Amino acid sequence: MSTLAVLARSESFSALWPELAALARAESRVVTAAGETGPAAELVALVLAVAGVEEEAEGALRELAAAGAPAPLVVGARADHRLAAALVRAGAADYFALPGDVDALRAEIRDRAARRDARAAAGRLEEAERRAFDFGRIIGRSPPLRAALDRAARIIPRGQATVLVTGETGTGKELIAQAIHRNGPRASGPFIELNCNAIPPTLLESELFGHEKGAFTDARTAKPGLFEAADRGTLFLDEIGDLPLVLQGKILKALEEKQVRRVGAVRGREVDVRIIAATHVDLAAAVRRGGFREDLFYRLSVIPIHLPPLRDRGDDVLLLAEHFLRTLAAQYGMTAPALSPTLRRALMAHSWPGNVRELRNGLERALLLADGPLRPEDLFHGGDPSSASGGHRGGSGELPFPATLDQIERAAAEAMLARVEGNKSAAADALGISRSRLYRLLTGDAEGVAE
Ligand SMILES: Nc1ncnc2c1ncn2[C@@H]1O[C@H](COP(=O)(O)OP(=O)(O)OP(=O)(O)O)[C@@H](O)[C@H]1O
Repeated sequence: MSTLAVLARSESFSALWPELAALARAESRVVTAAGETGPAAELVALVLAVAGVEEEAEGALRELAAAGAPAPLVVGARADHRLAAALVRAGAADYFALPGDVDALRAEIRDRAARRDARAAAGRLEEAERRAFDFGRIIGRSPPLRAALDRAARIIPRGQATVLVTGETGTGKELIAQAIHRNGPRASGPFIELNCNAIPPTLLESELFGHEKGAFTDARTAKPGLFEAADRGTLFLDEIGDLPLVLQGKILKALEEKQVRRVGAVRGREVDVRIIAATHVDLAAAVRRGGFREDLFYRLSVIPIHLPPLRDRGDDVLLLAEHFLRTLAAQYGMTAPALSPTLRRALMAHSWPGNVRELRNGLERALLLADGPLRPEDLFHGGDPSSASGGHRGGSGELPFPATLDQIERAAAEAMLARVEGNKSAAADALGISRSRLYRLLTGDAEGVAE
């Protein structure tokens, strides 16, 4: 809100009110010397409407300057350069004596209004670009996805709130965590990610909380943990359901006390971190089984966001497919192929157990392997274990259910080999594995399969 401060009202200034008021915008308040004063930081012009209030004006200007407020214009009736100099010294941006300076005052008011509008427009544009950039990367307009994004948008400004993102694998849990971070008050801080099941439980504590030199045999130097690294930013804990119980307690303590203690340290260190946790398992069920602490579950799930599986997002699958084909084709310097009606039907019918990741990877493979228009079989039978497992709705499914990983991998290898007409080098390349691993997969020699 902008404010016009008037040290006394006078009819002789009435002609200028509309312009001053326009400068201060519709919500401006006119305050008098005797009455209340508006928020100092937003004062636009100080009007000395009667003689004898100059000293009061100087005092007000000094107060404004001391409060770090932008310098206001001062308008009065005395054409006196000494008064003007005194007011500017006290903190006025300029002094205009009416009626002589009326044109100059009008020009100044117009300039200021134009500058302010340009600033506001630039700010709006920047804001819009920032939002478009981050949320724009999340493709889809189906109601269940929109509901998740609306919820995320509401909690974005609340930079302290803990968020729990749930959803099947590949539904975009990390993507939404990044969007929450980038659009929120912590955007200038770090976004640190930890996949809780990617690190052996014995190393997790030191990874999260750090350690002091000599805390254990290998601790030759002190090392800060990820909590400290994420200070003033966001710590994204993926697969939080896999966190050992003892560490769950330590995370809860860190959240409550806003402090972490490195392994081997005597004292805690303050940290200011927003936790976004993600899981594809039903944490409430894990709590009931005793595998997850109830208190941490409640603490994390203050604001739960559920990302729907891709099969429940209707046409989003087509929007996503078009988006990925465009971006992947650009990446490989190719022309993006159009989606044929047959392929569209197949995309809509598939059950997408690997969700958006499966779609993206399938399209990438199909784009690289297809030598003409994309066909459903390029997408679904190209060696992706999740699609080879009979994920196509209504598909016959050559594998038993449930299949072992070995069976799935072997089926994927066979499908790829058939696709490339028995060329083992091409099949191994397309699968991203060595020829020897392909042989082992095909002969079922599981022993040496891991490389
Ligand atoms: N709505 C979407 N729009 C565009 N890209 C998406 C969308 N959802 C997911 N993706 C992309 O799909 C891939 C998988 O997403 P992400 O890693 O965020 O999923 P996740 O749920 O965290 O997976 P996991 O549970 O396996 O860790 C990423 O490449 C991501 O950019």
